[in-house]
Amino acid sequence: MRPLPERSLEDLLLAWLPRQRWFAGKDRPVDEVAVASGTVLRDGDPGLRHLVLDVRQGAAVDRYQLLAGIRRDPPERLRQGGIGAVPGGFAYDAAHDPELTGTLLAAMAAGAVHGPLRFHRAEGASIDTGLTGKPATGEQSNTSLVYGQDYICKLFRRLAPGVSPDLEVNLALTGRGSPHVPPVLGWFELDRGDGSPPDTLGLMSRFLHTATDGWRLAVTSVRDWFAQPVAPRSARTGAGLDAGGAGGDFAGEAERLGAATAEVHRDLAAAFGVTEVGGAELRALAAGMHGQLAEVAASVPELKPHEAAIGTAFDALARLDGPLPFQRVHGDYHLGQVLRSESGWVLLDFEGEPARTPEERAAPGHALRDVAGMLRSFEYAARFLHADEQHAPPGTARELELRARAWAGRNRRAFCRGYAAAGGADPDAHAALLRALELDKAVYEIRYEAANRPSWLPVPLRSLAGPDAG
Ligand SMILES: Nc1ncnc2c1ncn2[C@@H]1O[C@H](COP(=O)(O)OP(=O)(O)O)[C@@H](O)[C@H]1O
Ligand SMILES: O=P(O)(O)O[C@H]1O[C@H](CO)[C@@H](O[C@H]2O[C@H](CO)[C@@H](O)[C@H](O)[C@H]2O)[C@H](O)[C@H]1O
Repeated sequence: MRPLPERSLEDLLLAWLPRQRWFAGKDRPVDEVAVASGTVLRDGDPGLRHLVLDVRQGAAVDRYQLLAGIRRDPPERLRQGGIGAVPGGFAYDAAHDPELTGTLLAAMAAGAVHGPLRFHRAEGASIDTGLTGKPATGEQSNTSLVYGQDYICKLFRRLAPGVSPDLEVNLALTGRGSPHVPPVLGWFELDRGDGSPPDTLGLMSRFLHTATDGWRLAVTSVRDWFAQPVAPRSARTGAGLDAGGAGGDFAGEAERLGAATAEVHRDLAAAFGVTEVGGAELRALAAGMHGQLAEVAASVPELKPHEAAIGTAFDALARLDGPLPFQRVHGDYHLGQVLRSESGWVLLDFEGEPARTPEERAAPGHALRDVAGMLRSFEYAARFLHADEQHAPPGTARELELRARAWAGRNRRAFCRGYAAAGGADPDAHAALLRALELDKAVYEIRYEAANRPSWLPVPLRSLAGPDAG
């Protein structure tokens, strides 16, 4: 094969970055890529460079992390999708090179320092450095390397300044012996050398290789429910529809998930503290919700018909007086963020909503915000099969909606029961707050789907419409 002409790495990255699943700025052209920090983690062939990239798109500059492997003659597997020929060889994403991913393990085990990079092993953790890591499959905003059946190391791709809430919360919960997070084993970070807190680059936890995520379990139950025959009158009117009759009932799991959520909230309150808020803060919260609603309704016309009813729910929140306890919460809680392991439910990914600023992500909120997130997720699971008309189960739109409501209602009640029984705030006693939080999440989801997965937009929209909507 003829050698490729060598180009600067920055030039090659201009074209390569937008093709990566984890690149968050695909909707705008990349104007410039500059290496903000480059560290040699391994010399020789293959070589490994750790890169922090400043990526300019118009006026905005975002930071990304890349581990670049460099080989003189890479196998075809690494050349495919690789970055290109650079001085010294061919550059590619080292996450795909098992010969290089072990370097991170060794560095964390040793607590190594390489230039501005600081590697840490969690207190009491032992790390087997003989394992090699492969990227996890599946949709992700970051890249996770799975090491055998033992460890999973998340490489944060778009970097936020400072300590990641995911690391901060997981360390606090691991430290309290919580059974509801995978124990943290190590992490690494960039020290900018200016006295500011280090920027988190990676987080390694125990890999729960036999666990299944909540979305998959819930959707299996929804499929069973839609496959189950029901009396024609119940199908038409909704009267007597009992989603508990389905073989794969999820309500027991939903109740246990509610209890696990309350236990995590209790530990988060103990670790990070609780602030009492009053009417002024609740009015400010409601004003923020109104702001997001106006923005999203202006860009997604399908939201318009629901705008007034949603606004009324936010007004009801603004009329509450408090005091109400605000605390650290998960912030982006849904069925895809929980795993059912053999010992119970485990929560993942405490980074908060990707669109929020780092300050917003760590800001205290009412614990029912997470409850609202999970209740929305039940609404999603109940409807995502039939939002896609081509693959919808049989039945009229009204019948499908009535069935979706029966499934979501049963699991919502079970989750709330489990949450309150384990000491969480009783969702029934905070109806106005919970309704506002749920609708705020629905508005966020409508924006998220319109921007990221337009074919999913009908899912959150359908849950806002009644069974008689077209
Ligand atoms: N400790 C773990 N054990 C097993 N699987 C995990 C673990 N941590 C993450 N995963 C899997 O990786 C996926 C992505 O993890 P997550 O932390 O949510 O990354 P991202 O922030 O990129 O979305 C999860 O949905 C889950 O399926
Ligand atoms: O990437 P993250 O997991 O941090 O979260 C973002 O993407 C989620 C979708 O992957 C999105 O969640 C929405 O879709 C889920 C089904 O795929 C559903 O269970 C959630 O309830 C719904 O909000 C999440 O909102 C977004 O922040």
